[in-house]
Amino acid sequence: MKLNTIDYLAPDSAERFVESLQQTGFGVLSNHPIQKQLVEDIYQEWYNFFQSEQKHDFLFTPETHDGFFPASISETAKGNNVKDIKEYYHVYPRGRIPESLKANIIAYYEHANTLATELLSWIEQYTPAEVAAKYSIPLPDMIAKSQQTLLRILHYPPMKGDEEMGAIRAAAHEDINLITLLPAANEPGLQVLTKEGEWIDVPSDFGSIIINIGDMLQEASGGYFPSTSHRVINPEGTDKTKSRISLPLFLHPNPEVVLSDRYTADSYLKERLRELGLI
Ligand SMILES: O=C(O)CCC(=O)C(=O)O
Ligand SMILES: [Fe+2]
Repeated sequence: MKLNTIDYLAPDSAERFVESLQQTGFGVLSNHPIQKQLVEDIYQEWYNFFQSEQKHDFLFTPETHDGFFPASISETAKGNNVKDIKEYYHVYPRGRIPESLKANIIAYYEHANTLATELLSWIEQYTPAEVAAKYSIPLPDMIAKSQQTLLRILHYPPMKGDEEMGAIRAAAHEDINLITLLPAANEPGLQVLTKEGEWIDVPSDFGSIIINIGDMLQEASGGYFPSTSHRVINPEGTDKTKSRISLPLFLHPNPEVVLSDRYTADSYLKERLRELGLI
């Protein structure tokens, strides 16, 4: 299996994109409307932020989950016992954002939300009728004006050689939310697990955008769209000295949205956060 990049502007892009999501849990788009320059500026200015001491003034709070998460408390993927090699910052529009970084990151948050809404309408349009009948409301409406959508700026530091045995930049996991939008990072490393049980590279040409299905859409579609395992592997050779920055936007439905007979978005999220020991 191979992941093909789909041209957003091609006449059949919506259909091919949804087919890729259904087959692999992932879809990669080129020629999409998000400006490369904005993403590049964000990578540069947040790299500088992670290099500065200022980040410690924005330490996350367990109540609101916005702010800076240092490597020492960084995530351990579900079912793993070694921490990932990463630090990150959680942006919610209502949350704390360093003043000088606000304009670009909020502009990105808004543009990426707009694109996500369009892509959810593509997904809705190409969902078979018997599956779409399970959606409690149209998919784009699930995220409309949602305060739950989270933008994470990740910094994977250069490898120092003293990392914990078995630790990688991001251990295999699935995303909890509806869908995730992720501009190709400034360095490779993202891999997805195929149905055949093989790890393959996600195309990482700078300027393309990667979309993946999260557990909530898998739940809402009765398993039609798979929430696929993915991971970020450690760099080798000269790339070891390089930082990697990435920018996933986790689209979360409004809390009261019904996902299935078993869950609302809120009850689903709480169950998962409890499993991870985060609440
Ligand atoms: O850094 C990446 O490319 C992916 C990050 C990721 O999968 C996550 O934070 O959930
Ligand atoms: Fe992920």
